[in-house]
Amino acid sequence: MPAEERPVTLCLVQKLSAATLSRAMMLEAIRYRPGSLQILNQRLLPHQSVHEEIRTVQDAYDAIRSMKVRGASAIAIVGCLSLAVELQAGSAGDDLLSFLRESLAHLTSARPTAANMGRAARELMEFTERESVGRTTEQLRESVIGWIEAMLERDVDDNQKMGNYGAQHILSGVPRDAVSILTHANTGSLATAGYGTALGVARSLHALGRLEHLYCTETRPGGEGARLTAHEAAMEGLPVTLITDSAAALAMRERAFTAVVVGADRVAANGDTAHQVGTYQLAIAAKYHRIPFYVVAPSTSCDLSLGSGRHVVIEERPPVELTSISGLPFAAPGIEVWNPAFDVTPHQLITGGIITELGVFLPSELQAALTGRLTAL
Ligand SMILES: CSC[C@H]1O[C@H](OP(=O)(O)O)[C@H](O)[C@@H]1O
Repeated sequence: MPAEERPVTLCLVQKLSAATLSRAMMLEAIRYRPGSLQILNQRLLPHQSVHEEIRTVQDAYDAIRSMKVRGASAIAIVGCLSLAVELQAGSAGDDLLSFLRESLAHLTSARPTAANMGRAARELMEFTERESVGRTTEQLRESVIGWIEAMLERDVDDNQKMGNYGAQHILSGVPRDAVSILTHANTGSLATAGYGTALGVARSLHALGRLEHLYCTETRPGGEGARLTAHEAAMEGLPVTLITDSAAALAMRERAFTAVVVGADRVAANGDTAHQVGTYQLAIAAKYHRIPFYVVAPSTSCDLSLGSGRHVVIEERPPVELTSISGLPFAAPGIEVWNPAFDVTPHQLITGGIITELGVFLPSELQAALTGRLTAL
């Protein structure tokens, strides 16, 4: 049943078992308690699990820039938590507004494509300016830390809602069967505060006993699929198969996918979506094979100030990330390289819908949904 004929319904959000949720939290990208922040160095996964201390804003910037921590949601959360750690250590000084403004600008500059860090920076500054009226520096410091810490819980809550909305929407098209889905890049617990976005939909399908199979692309050049998604899924016992990026169109023809489900780094007002490079060609192949294509995006990844994806800044990563694998030279020495980390999928190719924490919407409904003018049925 094509997406445009399927009712966009508010699905029953079913509480996942504690066991399922605790398994999903097994790979914690972020370990935080007041005064202490550690990140899982994702450049070393899956063969080494090493947590590293983040004591300053600069530590966070360096970890984000080098992709030790990555994922639109995780970048914003780690960036903001590094502010909390500095505030708790008393190293921020008494001019909190200046400290926050300069630190947030620096953190936002680490990687330009994902929306979450820039959005969190704007919202945190607006909050702080409001809160600064009539409060002592100590009171303001505590308010700011509370706002930042709330990001962790909100992200996991949003991800669980999206997982369930997405699972129910996909199942609404195949009421009796289990489903097979294809995903790209890493959108799991390693890219968020926990549970994940697109991978969260796979988790919810699995928790409902309705995930026949998950296929993940290797996602060159960084291998986020092969190194991270395959690792997360295998650790939790999801039925998962790794394929090369190049085999994706063939797999769509041979493996009868129910849906292609991917994450998002920045979603424009018309639904155009920036995501890991390779997503655009998956959407083209899905359209050809008439497989519903879903984007999973919390409102924190949406940027309504952009009318379309035409103006999304696409980050280009260092050539060495393409010409070497695990530090070993792979390509012809000295070869010219173009290494965009993201591409933009036009909203016309997002045929299944955009799965948000508010429900599942067609791209044309997104702006109304995010501004409260439309609620899922
Ligand atoms: C909720 S993660 C969204 C998105 O972020 C990742 O990008 P990167 O690994 O380069 O930080 C990837 O595109 C995920 O799908």
